[in-house]
Amino acid sequence: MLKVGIVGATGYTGAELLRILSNHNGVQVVLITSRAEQGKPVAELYPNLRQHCDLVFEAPTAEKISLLDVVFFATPHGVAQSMMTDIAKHDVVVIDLSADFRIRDQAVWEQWYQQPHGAPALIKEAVYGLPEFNRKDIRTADIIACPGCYPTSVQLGLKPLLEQGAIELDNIIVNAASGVTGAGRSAKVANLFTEVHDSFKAYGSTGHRHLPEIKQGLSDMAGEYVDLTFVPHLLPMARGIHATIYVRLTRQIDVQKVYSEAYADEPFVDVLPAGSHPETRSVKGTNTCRLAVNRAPEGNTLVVMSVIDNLCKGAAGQAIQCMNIRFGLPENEGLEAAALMP
Ligand SMILES: NC(=O)C1=CN([C@@H]2O[C@H](COP(=O)(O)OP(=O)(O)OC[C@H]3O[C@@H](n4cnc5c(N)ncnc54)[C@H](OP(=O)(O)O)[C@@H]3O)[C@@H](O)[C@H]2O)C=CC1
Ligand SMILES: CC(=O)N[C@@H](CCC(=O)OP(=O)(O)O)C(=O)O
Repeated sequence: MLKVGIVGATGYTGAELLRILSNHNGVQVVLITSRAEQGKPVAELYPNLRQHCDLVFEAPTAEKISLLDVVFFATPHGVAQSMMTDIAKHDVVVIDLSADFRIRDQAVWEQWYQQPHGAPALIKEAVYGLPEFNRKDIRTADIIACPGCYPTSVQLGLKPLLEQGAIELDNIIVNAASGVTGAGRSAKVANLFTEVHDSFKAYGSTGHRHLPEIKQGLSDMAGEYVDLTFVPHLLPMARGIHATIYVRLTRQIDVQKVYSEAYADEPFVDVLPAGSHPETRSVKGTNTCRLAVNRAPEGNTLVVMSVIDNLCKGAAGQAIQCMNIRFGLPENEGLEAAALMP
């Protein structure tokens, strides 16, 4: 049994890690942290975890983390960096859900996150945790940088086309909409029920911090620089991301065949038949990315639709998939449940 800890277990992705790990046969969660809720049992904050987890929140210290086999950082950016130098001395695999080690270029990270990087020497040690692209490198990584939620939906949506070299690389438009849990659990007026309910809006159209991460990932897939327009939106629901991606074909290909073959062996990517429209509720609480690709009438524009649960395939589920790969466990351990519908 792997000894696992979660730093930031009162947050939405931390609680999702706990929910999934409570049904995982290869691990024992022994440490959950929160600075604000020290001493409180989990179920006081998350009654869904009653009878599944009887741990209490503890203060996060490098000393406690050093005794683990695996630590998940489900913390705001900057936190994992600040503790990493101490932790890296020990034999602990770090799986970071934050943006701290996702971007390889330190200057780009500092420009978008507006602070100096706290552990620059470790950036090159980190492996980007998108199994469908990087599975082999994840097997030996000691620092796994899990992708952001929007980047997961967009990269999985475009990977087959980029690997085929079949689209214009400077003519990609992404409209993506997220549920409100994407913004985390800390209180903000903009995320109150009365502010988001019964409304729909774009944000970050002049530059969102997931843009450089998406560009880096798509460029890795294409083998050359990829540009895109990325506009996130806020949807008045708790979980889910729906990315609608518009691309222009440069040559004629059998798109459905390309997608079906590219993901034939992927346990967590489901390609729907041509003409379908995936729904966010069909992946709620699951680690699945559900995709459909349709051709717009009379032209060379393709519309790719990609849905994920931002807390699961977009965060905690993908982090656990990476842990399973890293430790040679069945990749789907703990991650097999179907979505709750209706
Ligand atoms: N929400 C989502 O859909 C996704 C989130 N992410 C990323 O995952 C990370 C966690 O997100 P989310 O769960 O939404 O965040 P939340 O705001 O919901 O939770 C943050 C957690 O981190 C803890 N924390 C905050 N500051 C510190 C600190 N300095 N030291 C130790 N612990 C700290 C908090 O507890 P306390 O303050 O009590 O210690 C809390 O448990 C973020 O980096 C986020 O960007 C990635 C993909 C999707
Ligand atoms: C709805 C909402 O606010 N979503 C968040 C998603 C970003 C996120 O989760 O941050 P990282 O993945 O980079 O850590 C946002 O747009 O800031």
